[in-house]
Amino acid sequence: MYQKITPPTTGEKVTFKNGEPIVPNNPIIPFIRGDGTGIDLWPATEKVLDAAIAASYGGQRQISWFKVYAGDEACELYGTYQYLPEDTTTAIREYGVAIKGPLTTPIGGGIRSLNVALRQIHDLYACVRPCKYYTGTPSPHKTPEKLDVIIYRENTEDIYLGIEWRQGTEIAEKLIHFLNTELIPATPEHGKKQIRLDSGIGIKPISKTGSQRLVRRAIFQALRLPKNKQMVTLVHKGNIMKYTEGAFRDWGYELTTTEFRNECVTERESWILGNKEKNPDLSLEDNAKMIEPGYDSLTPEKKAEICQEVEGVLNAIWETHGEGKWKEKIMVNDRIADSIFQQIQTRPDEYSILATMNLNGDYLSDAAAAMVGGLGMGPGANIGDECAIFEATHGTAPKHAGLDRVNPGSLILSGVMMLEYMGWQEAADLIKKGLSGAIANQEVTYDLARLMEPPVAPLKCSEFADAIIKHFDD
Ligand SMILES: NC(=O)C1=CN([C@@H]2O[C@H](COP(=O)(O)OP(=O)(O)OC[C@H]3O[C@@H](n4cnc5c(N)ncnc54)[C@H](OP(=O)(O)O)[C@@H]3O)[C@@H](O)[C@H]2O)C=CC1
Ligand SMILES: O=C(O)CCC(=O)C(=O)O
Ligand SMILES: [Mg+2]
Repeated sequence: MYQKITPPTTGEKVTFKNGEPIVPNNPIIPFIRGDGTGIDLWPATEKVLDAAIAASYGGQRQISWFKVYAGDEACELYGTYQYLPEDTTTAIREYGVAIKGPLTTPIGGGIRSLNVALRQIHDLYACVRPCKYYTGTPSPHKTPEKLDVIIYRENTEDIYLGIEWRQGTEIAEKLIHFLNTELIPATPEHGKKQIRLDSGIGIKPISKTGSQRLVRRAIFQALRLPKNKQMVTLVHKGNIMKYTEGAFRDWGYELTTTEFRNECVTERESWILGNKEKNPDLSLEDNAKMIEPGYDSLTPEKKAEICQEVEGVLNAIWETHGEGKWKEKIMVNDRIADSIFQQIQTRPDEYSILATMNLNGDYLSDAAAAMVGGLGMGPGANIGDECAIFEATHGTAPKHAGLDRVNPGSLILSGVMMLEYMGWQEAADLIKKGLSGAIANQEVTYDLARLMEPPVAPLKCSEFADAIIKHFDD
């Protein structure tokens, strides 16, 4: 079955039922070491995960690690340009749950991202990146403890589908000509717009299917959170990209008000209900004026539309959501992407789950991680219905590679997410305890050490792993 790898002789496969993993006590878990700092991060992570599992289950549970290859290491074993061998994708498909270090992607040419390829090949449509503060972690932000968000990023489409054409190629020129002469003139709203002939072209597909399955997962996650965190914010740039990013928002709301009608309320619905609760005699039009700034200067048609919206909401959900019942539901709202970058800094505690498209989520997850201590503390998971791959938010950080200095917290916490996904909560909790203990004791790697006041001497990557294990016993 495999060309150059051999699965461990002991252990069993993780299987899936209705999108949930069924995990044996001795699962075989494929891992990719990763390029760059992967060489430092992986051994530290494996050591901490194994120690926590041993301490929590006394031999009743253990992972049989299965080394598989991608990136530079794969080329060394499989030959030139064999960045993602079939052995690797077969093993991940076969064993269901995997973990990986970062992989390099060249800029402006060369191979397409292996990280993105793995997500697309295995249809891992939800990239889940929690950004949560661990007490004592130094942060550039004044109140980092107020940020506790989980980014749910669509992981398979958007510009990451990689359908683009380089400037000057025959197809790019043909496409521009076709757009300029046929499609743009045939679309009145585009007027006399033209694409410059020396442009590169990229395609940004955002589907209803991809958007709704991501938002569905985000809402299911919200249902598992404490009441005060049951919020989902749809992040988009729909004012500018109306039919891709704007559609993402609309499809999110459509799902909210159909599949999750009983569990959710939208922010706009909550205003309509709240206005009527404060003033039961409020007319439909006065309610419409209160939810729509600038109502008075709208066209009669638009005014009628908003009045209809108010009436529709009251007719549809006053019984089930009115008289304050909506306050017990999951709040679904939306924010424009640029605004959410400032909102998480100025009003961090007002957000919980941020559901995003691929590119926005990529940007936002690095920014949010920075607020709670940096990329060294940013874990992540790529989740599908029959497979999951856990990996940190950051990349290969090449300038630090092989120096045993980067923070393995990000990959270790990705391992914690994996343990939680597997239902091994005791081991996950033990690692979080050890990590918190090490940070509180100022035993940290360079990235956190330099932010501490006064700065402390940094531990090596491997020493930080040992410190986490030591603090299991706190
Ligand atoms: N999923 C993946 O595998 C990803 C891969 N990549 C790829 O990684 C490569 C390098 O990308 P680059 O733009 O440098 O971004 P990186 O995320 O690799 O690194 C940027 C900076 O973040 C900080 N950092 C990253 N990881 C850690 C860590 N574990 N501990 C402490 N600090 C850390 C370092 O900052 P400082 O030096 O200031 O301390 C580092 O220089 C590219 O090829 C990119 O495509 C990028 C993102 C994700
Ligand atoms: O694949 C890459 O090189 C970058 C991916 C990335 O930045 C991410 O997934 O956050
Ligand atoms: Mg990124």
